[in-house]
Amino acid sequence: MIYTVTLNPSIDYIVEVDQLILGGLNRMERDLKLPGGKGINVSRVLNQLEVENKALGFLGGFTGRYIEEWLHQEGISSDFVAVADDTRINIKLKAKEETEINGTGPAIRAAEAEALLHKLDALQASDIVVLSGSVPPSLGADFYDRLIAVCKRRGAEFVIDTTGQALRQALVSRPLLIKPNHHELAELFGVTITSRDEIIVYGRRLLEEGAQHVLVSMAGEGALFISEQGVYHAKAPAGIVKNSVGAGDSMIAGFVGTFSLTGDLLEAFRAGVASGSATAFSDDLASREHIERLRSGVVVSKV
Ligand SMILES: Nc1ncnc2c1ncn2[C@@H]1O[C@H](COP(=O)(O)OP(=O)(O)O)[C@@H](O)[C@H]1O
Ligand SMILES: O=P(O)(O)OC[C@H]1O[C@](O)(COP(=O)(O)O)[C@@H](O)[C@@H]1O
Repeated sequence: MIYTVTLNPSIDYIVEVDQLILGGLNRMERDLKLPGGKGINVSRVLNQLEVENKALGFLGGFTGRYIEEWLHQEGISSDFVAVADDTRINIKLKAKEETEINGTGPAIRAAEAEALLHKLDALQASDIVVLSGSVPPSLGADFYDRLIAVCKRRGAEFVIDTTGQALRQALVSRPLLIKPNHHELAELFGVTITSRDEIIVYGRRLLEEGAQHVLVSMAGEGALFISEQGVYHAKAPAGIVKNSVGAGDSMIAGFVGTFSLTGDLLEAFRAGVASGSATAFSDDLASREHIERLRSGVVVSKV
């Protein structure tokens, strides 16, 4: 079974304006409220791929109810801890350029945090736990360490998709997969990356620090898969980008879902790229049909 953990879910409020006038009145051309937060996105795409999974995390207030209701209607199994404060709303502003404004997240009380840790006590060695996204500040910077400790104690594999020190610290615990995009990779090492060779150098360092597999996504340029077995590249399929929010999460869902079903790393890589691109070419997250349509066209080549 795959569990996704979203410590900081969101309603993604996607707003389109023709031309943004800063300091003036803007009228929306179109708007859309989607359930968001990285683990929730992973669960929604796993559900499209018909891979059994359960979404965990914290949800609160009217925004939390909106997300819970949406997941219920999509038939996604979930077991969120109810928190007193409201789940955040993240703004995704689409004008000529895409601008994102993400909230810091609700206050999580100590008892609520303990309740989530407690839910993971039921993990089994065959499970994979996907830990995704930012940590609400009130939880403390070491909360992922505490979740990882439970995964290790139960013998379950974990995937972690977060940034900075929280990601760095997790590497010694041997995550099954990490998926920084190329900007996040550069940020991790405090460098500027200008070539594919440099991505490979820094990706390999993450293997040395403990990651079992490293996927570096590069938006429209596709992705690199770096592991002990070698380095592979896949070009992104061609298409018209509609909304790339959630492309990275979809890539993780495609990879982990396919790996859990087949144990084949390169098939998983191919499905990851197809899922990320299918989401980038959609208003909402990718559908199963769209992923399937793109999957056969993704060519994986050894670097
Ligand atoms: N503009 C795009 N065109 C085609 N595919 C894309 C595009 N943006 C994202 N993707 C697909 O989604 C994957 C993840 O996207 P990326 O933007 O790198 O991740 P993140 O959302 O984590 O920043 C890419 O590797 C690619 O397969
Ligand atoms: O927890 P964070 O880092 O603030 O990210 C949350 C945001 O990331 C998303 O999950 C999208 O992530 P990706 O585009 O990286 O896949 C949004 O749904 C959400 O608003």
